[in-house]
Amino acid sequence: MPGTDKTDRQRASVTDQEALDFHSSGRPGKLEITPTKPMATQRDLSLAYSPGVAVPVKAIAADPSTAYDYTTRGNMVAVISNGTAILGLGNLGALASKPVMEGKSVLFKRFADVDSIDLEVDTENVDEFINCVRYLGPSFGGINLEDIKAPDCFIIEQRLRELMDIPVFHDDQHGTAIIAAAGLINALALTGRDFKTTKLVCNGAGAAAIACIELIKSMGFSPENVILCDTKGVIYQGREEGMNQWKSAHAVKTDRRTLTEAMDGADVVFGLSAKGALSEEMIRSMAPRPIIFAMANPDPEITPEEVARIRDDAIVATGRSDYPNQVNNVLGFPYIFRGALDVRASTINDAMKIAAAEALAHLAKEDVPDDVAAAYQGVRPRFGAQYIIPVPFDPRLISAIPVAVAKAAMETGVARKQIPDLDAYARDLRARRDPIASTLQQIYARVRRQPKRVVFAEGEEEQMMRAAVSYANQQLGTAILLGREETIRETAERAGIDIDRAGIEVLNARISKRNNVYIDYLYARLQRKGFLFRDAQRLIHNDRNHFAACMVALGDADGMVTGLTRNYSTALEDVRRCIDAKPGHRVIGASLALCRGRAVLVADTAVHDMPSSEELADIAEEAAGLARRLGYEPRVAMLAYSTFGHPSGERSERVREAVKILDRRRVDFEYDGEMAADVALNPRIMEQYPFCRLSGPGNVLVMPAFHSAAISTKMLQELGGAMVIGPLLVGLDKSVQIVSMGAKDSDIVNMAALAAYNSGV
Ligand SMILES: NC(=O)C1=CN([C@@H]2O[C@H](COP(=O)(O)OP(=O)(O)OC[C@H]3O[C@@H](n4cnc5c(N)ncnc54)[C@H](OP(=O)(O)O)[C@@H]3O)[C@@H](O)[C@H]2O)C=CC1
Ligand SMILES: CC(=O)C(=O)O
Ligand SMILES: [Mg+2]
Repeated sequence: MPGTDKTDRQRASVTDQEALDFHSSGRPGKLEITPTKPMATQRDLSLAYSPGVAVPVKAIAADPSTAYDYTTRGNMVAVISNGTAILGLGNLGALASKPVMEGKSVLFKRFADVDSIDLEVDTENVDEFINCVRYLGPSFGGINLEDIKAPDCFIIEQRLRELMDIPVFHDDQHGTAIIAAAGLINALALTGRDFKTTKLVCNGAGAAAIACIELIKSMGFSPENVILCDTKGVIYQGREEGMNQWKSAHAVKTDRRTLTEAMDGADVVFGLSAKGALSEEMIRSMAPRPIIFAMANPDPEITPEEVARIRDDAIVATGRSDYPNQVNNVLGFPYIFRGALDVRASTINDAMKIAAAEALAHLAKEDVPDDVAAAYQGVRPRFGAQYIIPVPFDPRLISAIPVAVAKAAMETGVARKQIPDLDAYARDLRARRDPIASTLQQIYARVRRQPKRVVFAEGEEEQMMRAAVSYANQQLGTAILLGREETIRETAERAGIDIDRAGIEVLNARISKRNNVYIDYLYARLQRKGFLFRDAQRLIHNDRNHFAACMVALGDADGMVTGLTRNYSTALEDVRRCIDAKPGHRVIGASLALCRGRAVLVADTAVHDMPSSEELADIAEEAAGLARRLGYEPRVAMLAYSTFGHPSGERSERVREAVKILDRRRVDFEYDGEMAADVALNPRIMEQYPFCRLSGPGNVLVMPAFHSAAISTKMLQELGGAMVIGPLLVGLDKSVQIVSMGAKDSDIVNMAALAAYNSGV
């Protein structure tokens, strides 16, 4: 791929091919539109379309504010670009910007439940662009302008703000400025500096840079202490080359002419320019305890590793998620628009921006509670040089920032709707938290922190190799590909997979030095189960599941993933010959279904065919334990076709008995049943049973039997569009995960990450 050098590839957490596959797999792109109303009957059609639709039409014509009640407008933001400054990649045109704009739209939805659509406008003419956008006003509750080059973006945003009565917000300007200001507030506090006397150099004088320095000046920075640089060097008073009115407004009186000269003795540097623009020499010349925000995307002006080579007293932030301190506008735009939309704000003003920056800065200083620690790999980050700003997956952002923004909007008179009870608003916001984002993110993040050796038992398979590469690339640990080295290399070469990279080991079971140890171990376990020594030898020499499971059993690997070429129960049988249940535990399978903003664990989806009451109680305990490990507080619903005794029947009786067993065991999680699935999942239906002990909808669903578990998860997947991960094996003494036959590489890497996540737990 053009522009990708070796250093990029070594650092990249994803390969170019993975990025292309991610975008092209299934339905191309990252978005689809789903109706919110049924459209199944003649009546639905009459209501949604003609004649029923005429009624809201007339209502809106009579009172335009009712558009917020009858249409998507109140929760809909357009992400609009012409592709003239795509990230730090430059002017690559409107069409090429679409992946970024789709990405921003997805982030709106994932992080703040704001519906969003991307619009790419194919013109570099400022007037044409403005006209195109201004007439789209009725469609949206807000306009997020993105990746439009300076100085055009200043003119476009200013004119659209005047012309439109909804928030128009150029994310690269204000989103970036808000996040950078939040990080700076904290970095200054940590280094004992104040706004007035700190000396800052900003490299880049485009959209993001100008907005950042305007915001920090409005927060107290002295103009004479801020030096702006662009491709021509320092922007000094009197300079003529490459100037415009926005740069001129920040020109300073100085003899310094180059970035190198400007950086000498600086306290802070903001990089909002391009990859590699800051040199080690420049960083070396900065003041003690320098603050370095290298924010260019996807590659920063200087990397944290490069800084660390020459200084150990710096606070470093980048725009990337794979380093500490991600200063990126993703921390802002979803939540700022959430707050603005909820009060139907006519604009996003300075007070709202400063409120967002302060809320963000404040959050990093707060203690990290239990349910939030999960987003930080299970560790509690302490406010300090490595943690000046929350991570994008911090679940507190959704309640903290919109509340601050909405409050500021109301106080400054730009809100067209009042929120009288901000505490209740914060509670509602918390309920919008997207579990998909947090669950998988949390798993990956923790494994990255404590990387593990995972053996990919079917190492000769192409999907396994791809998954192994992805595992290693994402810095989850070492992926061990088990198989004949020659075959692995041939397949890899044919498929264009580069396995000669750090983090990948190839292991040939036939010639491994550990074979005899594994054979003795296996024979000791199986000799009284009808196996001869010869059988143990054959299993270790010829069967990769047995070999891999012994590696895990004897500590040569932390976890194992298999199942691609063998059915689930056979693979499980292979594994169980080598690994027992954890003492006091029962092995079960649980599937994690992520659907429409909700996450539920369904169990047992793998092991017990027709569980007894005792087994159902065990399944509930194992599944509740898994839920906790995944960061949820379990509310276990013991499902049946009946609810609390009606209608009665033998299967329901078993479930009812299981609930009594859990009562006797005095387990430390919420559970109740038996109940039907709609009672468990729908709070309004649950209300009909006021004695029900669940404090909210069930998030762990224990199924009465394997068939109902398997059928319901598959239906969820096929009809409900759920993402189903698993079945995850729970309760084994060592960490093994079995994928379904023919699984995709992305499924395999999720399971490998889960195997790593569960190891040693
Ligand atoms: N972390 C974050 O959240 C965000 C990061 N960014 C990053 O900031 C950068 C700029 O984006 P944006 O402001 O939208 O783009 P613009 O096109 O509006 O501005 C780019 C600016 O960078 C300057 N520049 C480019 N290369 C160099 C260099 N080697 N040395 C000095 N100056 C340079 C240009 O100088 P000149 O004026 O002379 O052409 C111009 O002033 C991008 O890398 C982008 O990814 C942007 C938004 C958010
Ligand atoms: C993050 C972002 O918006 C950018 O780099 O352009
Ligand atoms: Mg951008």
